[in-house]
Amino acid sequence: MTGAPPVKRPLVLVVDDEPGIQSLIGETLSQAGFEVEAVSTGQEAVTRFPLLKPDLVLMDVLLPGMNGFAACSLLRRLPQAAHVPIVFMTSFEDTESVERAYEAGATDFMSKPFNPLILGHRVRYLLRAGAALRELSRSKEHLAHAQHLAQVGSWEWDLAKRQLRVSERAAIILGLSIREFSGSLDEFLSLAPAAVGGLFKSVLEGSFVPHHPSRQDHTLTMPDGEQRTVSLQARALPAEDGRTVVSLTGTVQDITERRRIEEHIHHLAYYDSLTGLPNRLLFRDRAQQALAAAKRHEAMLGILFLDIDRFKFINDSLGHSAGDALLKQVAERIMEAIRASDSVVRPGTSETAGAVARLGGDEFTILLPDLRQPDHASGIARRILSAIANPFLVEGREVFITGSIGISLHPSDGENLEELLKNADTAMYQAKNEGRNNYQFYSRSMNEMAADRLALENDLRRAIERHELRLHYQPLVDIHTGLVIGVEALLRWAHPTRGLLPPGRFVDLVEEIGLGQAVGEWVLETACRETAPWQSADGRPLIVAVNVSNAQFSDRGLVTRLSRLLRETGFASSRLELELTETIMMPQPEEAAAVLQQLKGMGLRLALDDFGTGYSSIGHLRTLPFDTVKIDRSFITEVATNATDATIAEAMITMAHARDLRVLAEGIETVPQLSLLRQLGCDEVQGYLFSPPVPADSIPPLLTGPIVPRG
Ligand SMILES: Nc1nc2c(ncn2[C@@H]2O[C@H](COP(=O)(O)O[C@H]3[C@@H](O)[C@H](n4cnc5c(=O)[nH]c(N)nc54)O[C@@H]3COP(=O)(O)O)[C@@H](O)[C@H]2O)c(=O)[nH]1
Repeated sequence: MTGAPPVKRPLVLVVDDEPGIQSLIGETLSQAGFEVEAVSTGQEAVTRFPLLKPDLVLMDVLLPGMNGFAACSLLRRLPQAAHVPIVFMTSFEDTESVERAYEAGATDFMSKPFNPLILGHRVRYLLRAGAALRELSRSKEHLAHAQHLAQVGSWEWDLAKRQLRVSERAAIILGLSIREFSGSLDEFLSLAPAAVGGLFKSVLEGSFVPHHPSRQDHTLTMPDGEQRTVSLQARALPAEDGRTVVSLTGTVQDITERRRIEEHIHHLAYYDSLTGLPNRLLFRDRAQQALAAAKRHEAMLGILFLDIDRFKFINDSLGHSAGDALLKQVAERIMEAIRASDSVVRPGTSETAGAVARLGGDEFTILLPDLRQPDHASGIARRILSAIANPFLVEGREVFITGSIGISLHPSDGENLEELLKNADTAMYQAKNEGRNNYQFYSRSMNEMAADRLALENDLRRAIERHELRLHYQPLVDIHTGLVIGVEALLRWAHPTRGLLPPGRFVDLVEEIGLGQAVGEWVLETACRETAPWQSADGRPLIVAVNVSNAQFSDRGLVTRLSRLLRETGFASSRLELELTETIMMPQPEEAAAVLQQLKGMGLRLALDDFGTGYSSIGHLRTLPFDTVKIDRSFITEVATNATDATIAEAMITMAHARDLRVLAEGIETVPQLSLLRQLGCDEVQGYLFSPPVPADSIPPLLTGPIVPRG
């Protein structure tokens, strides 16, 4: 049978050298339900205490050897005895003995001779009080631990006693040199650092209204220079009448870490992690405030919307980490460019924070809150454009970029932020349409253009599947024989309502909406398929020149795709000429040169298009594996009437020939142009004089013999 475990009876240790007293107490307490152990000396009590672990000690004062006071002092040093009640049994009741006993750590006194009838009750009461004290001490320990973890301390100001009590943790948080404080407010103020004193005073002053807790956060500089943010809370405790305040209590919390995390979260939410500039959210917030102020003061406000030209191409060809590094530098350049502007910087300060933001990708906005005239906005736009036009050094390479900026102004271009941003964006697109690297002020007609662009964009997305794309071909003519030796494939879009659109109307859009690869492949495939049967009049295979965009060129799959195309169509690689402009070399010259070598290795022909318009043409002629150089039409238009253009054309031809390259002149429209170019030694020509670009079925008749210049 198992029963409930026997209840453990509390153990009382009796320390008395008189055997009679020992047995009297023993009997009395045993009958009252206690276990009793007795020792005769203080030394014995100290030695046996750790083993016996009594719940209470009854101690005589006069003992042989060590007296009761000394034994009590020693017992109190034992960790097990710290909270055990020690009661002195004495016939001495003089104040000195009482004081000595309490100093030694006594819990209470009992007079000798004692009344056996109440001894048991007294001991029971003292045990209960001891248990309560132990519980209180445990709670205090828990509280101190919790306060330590939460970095919270407490304080209390008793108004009647004019006493301020500051807990140990609060003293630590406040940087006081004492462990805890209990004294007058003036004393506390003299001990505490000035900043802490000031903070306390102001919190106390504002806390006298019952039921209205007050709180102040303050950053204190600690004696070692550490910055600590402290939150001081106070609450008035009212008297029973509910109105008069009897004391103020409160907490002190070290919120340095919390503040740091809050600031970090705030930064993540409101700042762009790459550039450190405000993000869209913060920009909107600041712009709304600036707009409200502009409305209040009937002032002008401007928004600049900057987009980096062809950033996608740079990002794709240089890689994203280089793209990121470039954007960081762009952000710095913009900040530098606007720093000196009083349209951006508040008078008397150098603060530009918030004026510049990165909305995402390669888009930046600049807020001009207090614009005196529109000219100031265009001045800043010019400064930004010229700042970013200087070469950037990215991962050891020089990178050249340009930007397009749209400007909208309040009140003329919009009453609210959405309108102003949309219109600045529209103006930015207009700047792109105007050839990039410029700024445009918004005008109402731009909205129509923007709507038109959007409609065109939507139609373009379906143009391939709806079979609306076409290729036209323009003959490439041998200048000496007049025979058509090749054709250039030129893209057209047979738009269902707008008619046949030239590439100038849509090729940039093709790239921008990410259709560059798909359209490029369609052009290559169609050109190979449509021109496969064509031959020149002298039986030589006819060359087919196809324009390859920069984005297409920088795509890593180009070489593989071209090999597959040639394999699948059976088209001779020696007949396919890729027309590339010098700008393919801009972001990564070494990688571009390697791709050119690969293409050359496949047997393809390479033509350098728009020659003369780039930035380092001569260098490219010397080092890259081109077969043909196409002199840009801008040098040909006046070649027969302008001696300078003729000299330039001649120099280009001489240079190209020195490298064994063939030279083709574009845009021949007149016989004098043709004659002069023949005289200058040009090899091939292309232009309206012979034929404009025409549909595929119009080409075969032109291949039968020398082409006749049009009247
Ligand atoms: N990535 C691709 N780009 C392409 C493709 N097809 C064309 N393009 C690019 O569009 C540019 C404009 O082409 P287009 O409007 O077809 O103009 C060509 C000719 O029509 C024009 N030309 C030819 N001769 C004359 C002339 O005597 N006078 C005159 N005013 N214009 C003439 O020149 C354009 C051909 O130039 P080029 O390519 O430099 O040889 C075009 O430049 C391409 O960049 C495509 O499929 N993909």
